[in-house]
Amino acid sequence: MAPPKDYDSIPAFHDKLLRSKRILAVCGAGLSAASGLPTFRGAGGLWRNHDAIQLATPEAFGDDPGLVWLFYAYRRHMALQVQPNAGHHALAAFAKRNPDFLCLSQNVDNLHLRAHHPAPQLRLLHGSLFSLKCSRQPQCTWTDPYNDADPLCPSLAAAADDNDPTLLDASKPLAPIPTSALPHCPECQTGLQRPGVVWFGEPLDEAMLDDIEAWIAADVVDMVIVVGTSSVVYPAAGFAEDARTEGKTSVVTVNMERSVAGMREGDFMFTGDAASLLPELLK
Ligand SMILES: CC(C)NC(=O)[C@H](Cc1c[nH]c2ccccc12)NC(=O)[C@H](CCCC/N=C(/NCCC(=O)O)S[C@H]1O[C@H](COP(=O)(O)OP(=O)(O)OC[C@H]2O[C@@H](n3cnc4c(N)ncnc43)[C@H](O)[C@@H]2O)[C@@H](O)[C@H]1O)NC(=O)OCc1ccccc1
Repeated sequence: MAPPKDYDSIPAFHDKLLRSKRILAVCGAGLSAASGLPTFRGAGGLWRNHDAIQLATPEAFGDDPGLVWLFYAYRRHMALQVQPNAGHHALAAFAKRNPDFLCLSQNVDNLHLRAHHPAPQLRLLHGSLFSLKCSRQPQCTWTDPYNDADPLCPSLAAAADDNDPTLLDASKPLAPIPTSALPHCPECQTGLQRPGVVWFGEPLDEAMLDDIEAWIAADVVDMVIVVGTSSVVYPAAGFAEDARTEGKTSVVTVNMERSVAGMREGDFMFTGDAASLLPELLK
Protein backbone atom coordinates (compact mmCIF):
# COMPACT_ATOMS: atom_id res chain seq x y z
CA MET A 1 0.00 0.00 0.00
CA ALA A 2 1.34 3.47 -0.91
CA PRO A 3 2.31 5.67 2.05
CA PRO A 4 -0.05 8.58 2.85
CA LYS A 5 0.39 11.98 1.18
CA ASP A 6 3.17 14.16 2.67
CA TYR A 7 4.26 11.23 4.91
CA ASP A 8 7.86 12.49 4.87
CA SER A 9 7.19 16.22 4.59
CA ILE A 10 8.72 18.18 7.49
CA PRO A 11 6.54 21.29 6.82
CA ALA A 12 3.41 19.10 6.89
CA PHE A 13 4.69 17.50 10.10
CA HIS A 14 5.32 20.92 11.70
CA ASP A 15 1.81 21.98 10.73
CA LYS A 16 0.39 18.91 12.51
CA LEU A 17 2.72 19.46 15.49
CA LEU A 18 1.45 23.04 15.87
CA ARG A 19 -2.13 21.68 16.04
CA SER A 20 -1.14 18.91 18.49
CA LYS A 21 -1.57 19.34 22.27
CA ARG A 22 -1.14 15.85 23.77
CA ILE A 23 1.97 14.12 22.47
CA LEU A 24 3.48 10.78 23.41
CA ALA A 25 6.95 9.50 22.51
CA VAL A 26 8.13 5.88 22.57
CA CYS A 27 11.92 5.54 22.37
CA GLY A 28 14.33 2.66 21.84
CA ALA A 29 18.02 1.89 21.47
CA GLY A 30 18.27 3.68 18.13
CA LEU A 31 17.96 7.01 20.01
CA SER A 32 21.24 6.30 21.83
CA ALA A 33 23.05 4.91 18.77
CA ALA A 34 24.52 8.31 17.88
CA SER A 35 25.95 8.53 21.41
CA GLY A 36 27.96 5.40 20.60
CA LEU A 37 25.88 2.76 22.38
CA PRO A 38 25.13 -0.41 20.41
CA THR A 39 21.50 -1.30 19.69
CA PHE A 40 20.09 -4.75 20.43
CA ARG A 41 19.51 -5.60 16.79
CA GLY A 42 22.78 -4.17 15.59
CA ALA A 43 26.21 -5.45 16.59
CA GLY A 44 25.12 -4.86 20.17
CA GLY A 45 22.76 -7.81 19.98
CA LEU A 46 25.67 -10.05 20.78
CA TRP A 47 28.01 -9.75 23.77
CA ARG A 48 30.84 -12.28 23.67
CA ASN A 49 28.65 -14.39 21.39
CA HIS A 50 25.95 -14.34 24.03
CA ASP A 51 22.57 -13.13 22.77
CA ALA A 52 21.90 -9.99 24.85
CA ILE A 53 18.24 -11.01 25.11
CA GLN A 54 19.28 -14.36 26.61
CA LEU A 55 21.50 -12.65 29.18
CA ALA A 56 18.69 -10.24 30.15
CA THR A 57 16.67 -12.96 31.93
CA PRO A 58 16.27 -14.11 35.55
CA GLU A 59 17.22 -17.61 34.36
CA ALA A 60 20.61 -16.42 33.04
CA PHE A 61 21.27 -14.60 36.34
CA GLY A 62 20.31 -17.75 38.24
CA ASP A 63 22.64 -19.90 36.12
CA ASP A 64 25.69 -17.59 36.05
CA PRO A 65 25.31 -14.33 38.04
CA GLY A 66 29.01 -13.53 37.45
CA LEU A 67 28.63 -13.57 33.67
CA VAL A 68 25.42 -11.54 33.76
CA TRP A 69 27.00 -9.04 36.15
CA LEU A 70 29.99 -8.62 33.80
CA PHE A 71 27.52 -7.98 30.95
CA TYR A 72 25.74 -5.28 32.94
CA ALA A 73 28.93 -3.84 34.42
CA TYR A 74 30.24 -3.48 30.85
CA ARG A 75 27.06 -1.70 29.74
CA ARG A 76 27.19 0.57 32.84
CA HIS A 77 30.78 1.41 31.96
CA MET A 78 29.91 2.12 28.31
CA ALA A 79 26.91 4.26 29.25
CA LEU A 80 29.06 6.33 31.63
CA GLN A 81 31.66 6.92 28.90
CA VAL A 82 29.20 8.43 26.42
CA GLN A 83 27.11 11.61 26.36
CA PRO A 84 23.43 12.24 25.62
CA ASN A 85 23.09 13.30 21.99
CA ALA A 86 21.11 16.04 20.24
CA GLY A 87 18.12 13.67 20.07
CA HIS A 88 17.98 13.30 23.86
CA HIS A 89 18.38 17.07 24.26
CA ALA A 90 15.67 17.84 21.69
CA LEU A 91 13.18 15.58 23.54
CA ALA A 92 14.13 17.17 26.89
CA ALA A 93 13.73 20.72 25.53
CA PHE A 94 10.41 19.81 23.90
CA ALA A 95 9.17 18.43 27.23
CA LYS A 96 10.02 21.72 28.98
CA ARG A 97 7.93 23.61 26.38
CA ASN A 98 5.00 21.15 26.35
CA PRO A 99 3.48 20.04 29.67
CA ASP A 100 1.25 17.59 27.72
CA PHE A 101 4.24 15.67 26.35
CA LEU A 102 5.06 12.27 27.87
CA CYS A 103 8.18 10.32 26.87
CA LEU A 104 8.23 6.54 27.30
CA SER A 105 11.70 4.99 26.95
CA GLN A 106 12.89 1.41 26.74
CA ASN A 107 16.48 2.58 27.22
CA VAL A 108 18.23 1.77 30.50
CA ASP A 109 21.33 3.93 29.77
CA ASN A 110 20.22 6.96 31.83
CA LEU A 111 20.92 9.34 28.92
CA HIS A 112 17.47 10.98 29.04
CA LEU A 113 18.01 12.11 32.62
CA ARG A 114 21.59 13.17 31.86
CA ALA A 115 20.03 15.37 29.14
CA HIS A 116 17.90 16.88 31.95
CA HIS A 117 14.63 15.49 30.60
CA PRO A 118 12.04 16.49 33.23
CA ALA A 119 11.47 13.30 35.26
CA PRO A 120 7.67 13.86 35.57
CA GLN A 121 7.48 13.66 31.76
CA LEU A 122 9.65 10.54 31.44
CA ARG A 123 8.82 6.87 32.07
CA LEU A 124 11.73 4.44 32.06
CA LEU A 125 9.75 1.34 31.05
CA HIS A 126 12.58 -1.14 31.59
CA GLY A 127 14.35 0.46 34.54
CA SER A 128 17.95 1.67 34.65
CA LEU A 129 21.46 0.19 34.58
CA PHE A 130 22.24 2.52 37.49
CA SER A 131 19.60 1.37 39.95
CA LEU A 132 20.18 -1.74 42.00
CA LYS A 133 17.89 -4.08 43.92
CA CYS A 134 18.07 -7.28 45.95
CA SER A 135 17.55 -10.35 43.78
CA ARG A 136 15.39 -11.85 46.55
CA GLN A 137 12.47 -9.53 45.67
CA PRO A 138 9.76 -9.57 46.94
CA GLN A 139 11.03 -11.21 50.18
CA CYS A 140 13.64 -8.46 50.44
CA THR A 141 12.66 -5.06 49.05
CA TRP A 142 16.09 -3.39 49.26
CA THR A 143 16.79 -1.04 46.35
CA ASP A 144 19.42 1.61 45.58
CA PRO A 145 17.83 4.17 43.19
CA TYR A 146 21.14 5.42 41.76
CA ASN A 147 24.62 3.94 41.93
CA ASP A 148 27.15 4.64 39.17
CA ALA A 149 30.21 3.17 40.86
CA ASP A 150 32.45 1.92 38.03
CA PRO A 151 33.49 -0.74 38.70
CA LEU A 152 30.69 -1.61 41.10
CA CYS A 153 33.09 -3.96 42.99
CA PRO A 154 36.62 -5.34 42.53
CA SER A 155 35.42 -8.60 40.93
CA LEU A 156 33.83 -6.59 38.10
CA ALA A 157 36.91 -4.44 37.43
CA ALA A 158 37.50 -6.07 34.04
CA ALA A 159 34.28 -4.49 32.78
CA ALA A 160 35.63 -1.01 33.51
CA ASP A 161 39.08 -1.61 32.05
CA ASP A 162 39.10 -0.26 28.49
CA ASN A 163 42.53 -1.78 27.97
CA ASP A 164 41.45 -5.32 28.83
CA PRO A 165 40.71 -6.87 25.41
CA THR A 166 39.64 -10.21 26.86
CA LEU A 167 36.23 -8.92 27.91
CA LEU A 168 34.91 -8.54 24.36
CA ASP A 169 36.98 -11.31 22.80
CA ALA A 170 34.77 -14.38 22.94
CA SER A 171 37.76 -16.58 22.07
CA LYS A 172 39.38 -15.64 25.39
CA PRO A 173 37.72 -17.49 28.27
CA LEU A 174 36.53 -15.31 31.16
CA ALA A 175 37.73 -16.12 34.67
CA PRO A 176 34.56 -17.31 36.48
CA ILE A 177 33.56 -14.91 39.26
CA PRO A 178 32.66 -16.71 42.51
CA THR A 179 29.23 -15.63 43.78
CA SER A 180 30.91 -14.69 47.06
CA ALA A 181 32.81 -11.95 45.17
CA LEU A 182 29.64 -10.43 43.71
CA PRO A 183 27.79 -7.54 45.38
CA HIS A 184 25.38 -8.78 48.05
CA CYS A 185 22.29 -7.10 49.48
CA PRO A 186 23.26 -4.84 52.45
CA GLU A 187 19.84 -5.44 54.00
CA CYS A 188 19.20 -9.19 53.96
CA GLN A 189 22.90 -10.02 53.60
CA THR A 190 21.93 -13.18 51.69
CA GLY A 191 20.57 -12.07 48.33
CA LEU A 192 22.81 -10.92 45.49
CA GLN A 193 22.37 -7.37 44.26
CA ARG A 194 21.04 -7.25 40.69
CA PRO A 195 20.66 -4.47 38.10
CA GLY A 196 17.39 -2.52 38.49
CA VAL A 197 16.28 -3.42 34.97
CA VAL A 198 13.20 -5.39 33.82
CA TRP A 199 14.35 -8.72 32.48
CA PHE A 200 12.48 -10.69 29.80
CA GLY A 201 9.68 -12.65 31.45
CA GLU A 202 9.44 -10.13 34.27
CA PRO A 203 6.53 -7.71 34.58
CA LEU A 204 6.99 -3.99 34.19
CA ASP A 205 6.17 -1.79 37.17
CA GLU A 206 2.38 -2.09 37.59
CA ALA A 207 1.84 1.41 38.95
CA MET A 208 3.81 2.87 36.05
CA LEU A 209 1.77 0.88 33.49
CA ASP A 210 -1.49 2.00 35.12
CA ASP A 211 -0.28 5.60 35.06
CA ILE A 212 0.64 5.40 31.37
CA GLU A 213 -2.68 3.81 30.44
CA ALA A 214 -4.50 6.50 32.43
CA TRP A 215 -2.55 9.25 30.61
CA ILE A 216 -3.40 7.69 27.22
CA ALA A 217 -7.08 7.27 28.14
CA ALA A 218 -7.46 10.78 29.64
CA ASP A 219 -8.05 12.44 26.24
CA VAL A 220 -7.19 12.15 22.54
CA VAL A 221 -3.46 11.72 21.93
CA ASP A 222 -2.82 14.00 18.96
CA MET A 223 0.59 12.57 18.10
CA VAL A 224 2.79 9.57 18.94
CA ILE A 225 6.49 9.85 18.00
CA VAL A 226 8.14 6.41 17.76
CA VAL A 227 11.92 6.88 17.88
CA GLY A 228 14.66 4.31 17.12
CA THR A 229 12.83 1.17 18.10
CA SER A 230 12.19 -2.11 16.29
CA SER A 231 8.87 -2.34 18.14
CA VAL A 232 9.22 -6.06 18.88
CA VAL A 233 9.35 -6.00 22.67
CA TYR A 234 6.01 -5.85 24.54
CA PRO A 235 4.26 -4.14 26.19
CA ALA A 236 6.40 -1.17 24.92
CA ALA A 237 5.64 -2.01 21.27
CA GLY A 238 1.89 -1.76 21.85
CA PHE A 239 1.64 1.80 23.22
CA ALA A 240 1.64 3.62 19.85
CA GLU A 241 -1.46 1.81 18.58
CA ASP A 242 -3.05 1.88 22.05
CA ALA A 243 -2.77 5.67 21.88
CA ARG A 244 -4.16 5.96 18.35
CA THR A 245 -7.62 7.50 17.85
CA GLU A 246 -8.53 6.78 14.23
CA GLY A 247 -8.47 9.90 12.08
CA LYS A 248 -7.15 12.09 14.94
CA THR A 249 -3.80 10.68 16.03
CA SER A 250 -0.67 10.95 13.88
CA VAL A 251 1.88 8.21 14.45
CA VAL A 252 5.31 9.56 13.51
CA THR A 253 8.17 7.07 13.04
CA VAL A 254 11.81 8.20 13.25
CA ASN A 255 14.12 5.34 12.33
CA MET A 256 17.30 4.62 10.40
CA GLU A 257 15.37 1.97 8.48
CA ARG A 258 12.49 3.11 6.28
CA SER A 259 9.24 1.19 6.65
CA VAL A 260 5.85 2.48 5.49
CA ALA A 261 3.95 -0.72 6.22
CA GLY A 262 0.73 -0.11 8.17
CA MET A 263 0.89 3.67 7.85
CA ARG A 264 -2.47 5.48 8.07
CA GLU A 265 -3.63 8.81 6.66
CA GLY A 266 -1.91 11.56 8.67
CA ASP A 267 1.03 9.39 9.76
CA PHE A 268 4.65 10.34 9.09
CA MET A 269 7.89 8.39 8.49
CA PHE A 270 11.29 10.11 8.75
CA THR A 271 14.26 7.95 7.81
CA GLY A 272 17.66 8.71 9.29
CA ASP A 273 19.57 9.28 12.51
CA ALA A 274 17.35 10.27 15.43
CA ALA A 275 20.11 12.57 16.74
CA SER A 276 19.93 14.70 13.59
CA LEU A 277 16.21 14.38 12.81
CA LEU A 278 14.70 15.12 16.25
CA PRO A 279 16.24 18.63 16.63
CA GLU A 280 14.81 19.47 13.19
CA LEU A 281 11.40 17.96 13.88
CA LEU A 282 10.98 19.30 17.43
CA LYS A 283 12.31 22.84 16.93
C1 LIG B 1 11.43 -10.46 22.32
C2 LIG B 1 9.96 -10.16 22.52
C3 LIG B 1 9.12 -10.85 21.49
N1 LIG B 1 9.58 -10.60 23.88
C4 LIG B 1 8.77 -9.83 24.61
O1 LIG B 1 8.26 -8.80 24.22
C5 LIG B 1 8.55 -10.34 26.01
C6 LIG B 1 7.44 -11.39 26.03
C7 LIG B 1 6.16 -10.90 25.63
C8 LIG B 1 5.30 -10.25 26.43
N2 LIG B 1 4.19 -9.90 25.69
C9 LIG B 1 4.34 -10.34 24.43
C10 LIG B 1 3.50 -10.21 23.32
C11 LIG B 1 3.93 -10.75 22.15
C12 LIG B 1 5.18 -11.39 22.09
C13 LIG B 1 6.02 -11.50 23.19
C14 LIG B 1 5.59 -10.97 24.35
N3 LIG B 1 8.24 -9.22 26.90
C15 LIG B 1 8.62 -9.37 28.20
O2 LIG B 1 9.18 -10.34 28.65
C16 LIG B 1 8.29 -8.19 29.11
C17 LIG B 1 9.58 -7.46 29.55
C18 LIG B 1 10.23 -6.83 28.37
C19 LIG B 1 11.43 -5.97 28.83
C20 LIG B 1 12.74 -6.70 28.70
N4 LIG B 1 13.86 -5.81 29.04
C21 LIG B 1 14.50 -5.03 28.17
N5 LIG B 1 15.50 -4.20 28.57
C22 LIG B 1 15.97 -4.20 29.95
C23 LIG B 1 17.05 -5.19 30.14
C24 LIG B 1 18.30 -4.85 29.36
O3 LIG B 1 18.31 -3.85 28.63
O4 LIG B 1 19.28 -5.57 29.54
S1 LIG B 1 14.02 -5.06 26.51
C25 LIG B 1 15.35 -4.35 25.61
O5 LIG B 1 15.24 -4.88 24.31
C26 LIG B 1 14.53 -3.97 23.49
C27 LIG B 1 15.36 -3.64 22.29
O6 LIG B 1 14.50 -3.02 21.38
P1 LIG B 1 14.88 -1.58 20.76
O7 LIG B 1 15.18 -0.62 21.85
O8 LIG B 1 13.82 -1.28 19.80
O9 LIG B 1 16.29 -1.85 20.03
P2 LIG B 1 16.56 -2.70 18.71
O10 LIG B 1 18.03 -2.87 18.65
O11 LIG B 1 15.66 -3.89 18.64
O12 LIG B 1 16.10 -1.73 17.52
C28 LIG B 1 16.80 -0.53 17.30
C29 LIG B 1 16.01 0.25 16.27
O13 LIG B 1 16.61 1.52 16.09
C30 LIG B 1 16.85 1.75 14.71
N6 LIG B 1 18.06 2.58 14.66
C31 LIG B 1 19.36 2.16 14.75
N7 LIG B 1 20.19 3.25 14.74
C32 LIG B 1 19.38 4.36 14.67
C33 LIG B 1 19.62 5.76 14.66
N8 LIG B 1 20.86 6.27 14.70
N9 LIG B 1 18.55 6.59 14.60
C34 LIG B 1 17.27 6.12 14.52
N10 LIG B 1 16.98 4.78 14.55
C35 LIG B 1 18.02 3.92 14.63
C36 LIG B 1 16.97 0.38 14.07
O14 LIG B 1 16.60 0.45 12.70
C37 LIG B 1 15.96 -0.42 14.90
O15 LIG B 1 14.65 -0.28 14.36
C38 LIG B 1 14.26 -2.73 24.32
O16 LIG B 1 12.96 -2.81 24.81
C39 LIG B 1 15.28 -2.86 25.46
O17 LIG B 1 14.88 -2.21 26.63
N11 LIG B 1 7.69 -8.68 30.32
C40 LIG B 1 6.49 -9.26 30.27
O18 LIG B 1 5.84 -9.37 29.27
O19 LIG B 1 6.09 -9.70 31.50
C41 LIG B 1 4.82 -10.35 31.49
C42 LIG B 1 4.59 -10.79 32.84
C43 LIG B 1 3.46 -10.32 33.45
C44 LIG B 1 3.18 -10.78 34.74
C45 LIG B 1 4.06 -11.69 35.37
C46 LIG B 1 5.21 -12.13 34.72
C47 LIG B 1 5.50 -11.65 33.45
